[in-house]
Amino acid sequence: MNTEIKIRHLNQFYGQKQALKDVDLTIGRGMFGLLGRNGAGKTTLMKVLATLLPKSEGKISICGVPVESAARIRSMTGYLPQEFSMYPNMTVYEAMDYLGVLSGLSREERKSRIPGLLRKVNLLDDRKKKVKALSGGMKRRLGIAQAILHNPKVLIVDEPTAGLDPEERVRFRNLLCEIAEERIVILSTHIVGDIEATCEQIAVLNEGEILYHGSVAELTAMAQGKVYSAEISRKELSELKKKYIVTSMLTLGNNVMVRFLADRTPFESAHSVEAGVEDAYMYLMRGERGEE
Ligand SMILES: Nc1ncnc2c1ncn2[C@@H]1O[C@H](COP(=O)(O)OP(=O)(O)OP(=O)(O)O)[C@@H](O)[C@H]1O
Repeated sequence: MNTEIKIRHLNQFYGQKQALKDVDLTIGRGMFGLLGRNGAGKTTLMKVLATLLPKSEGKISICGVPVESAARIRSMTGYLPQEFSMYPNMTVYEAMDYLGVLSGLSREERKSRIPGLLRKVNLLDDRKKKVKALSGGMKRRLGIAQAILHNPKVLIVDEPTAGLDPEERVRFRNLLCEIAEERIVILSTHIVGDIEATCEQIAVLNEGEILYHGSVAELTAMAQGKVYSAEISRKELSELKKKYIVTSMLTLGNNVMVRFLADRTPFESAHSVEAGVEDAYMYLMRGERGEE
């Protein structure tokens, strides 16, 4: 069976503004991370895939179906938007049931699917709670349940962990991983940590262009030998920041332990350290900004 999204030469415009530039991507089964700053074009790409925005130029097919066949694509895709809200005065179960009616599921199908889905997203015990009484994390999980109610082959999730506490973030990521075992899950985020733990394949979008497409490991390898660590005084920090990109720092009394990017050994007390995904992402973006 063809479980693949193919995007070829996609250009997307909002009037004069070009939000996506010649995007080429092939996305297979499993978790796919779409990473980029705010405004990079992630939401635009997801909306085009979910048929919420008509494609301007290029070719897209999802599991062999052209994106122009909107009804067929919608029956195969689930979408959880960045700002998700639904029926605040209904209970969790009622909201799911109502959405099931809207998706054309029969009473029997709804009865057999909804309890299992609520269990999957850990909301079965909360099924009688009003939607408006749920926490942010619970609402996101309900959002996932509604997005996979019609058992889509593709799940598209936009910025899922914004505003979630660390425990909910991990729980949410694990849930997506589970769902990705049998589907394509596309996860868009500007938080590197969200994709690091979960996504095998990623793409980095910058100003509408694909800057990188490949595995997390390959991205990390690009920054090996370019990451240094040093303990410096707070005074020295501002000078260092002028010359190098600091990827993280830790305050140690009057001193600071900094991690930063440099093409060669910058000064004697700095030592080379193993690159992480965050460093590699900053390294990639640095190239784009044309900085030293
Ligand atoms: N309706 C619109 N009209 C005009 N320009 C738009 C519209 N929607 C988005 N844009 C512009 O298109 C570009 C890409 O926006 P998009 O929302 O896809 O980015 P994003 O990566 O999802 O960012 P964010 O994480 O902030 O949502 C931005 O420059 C944005 O200002």
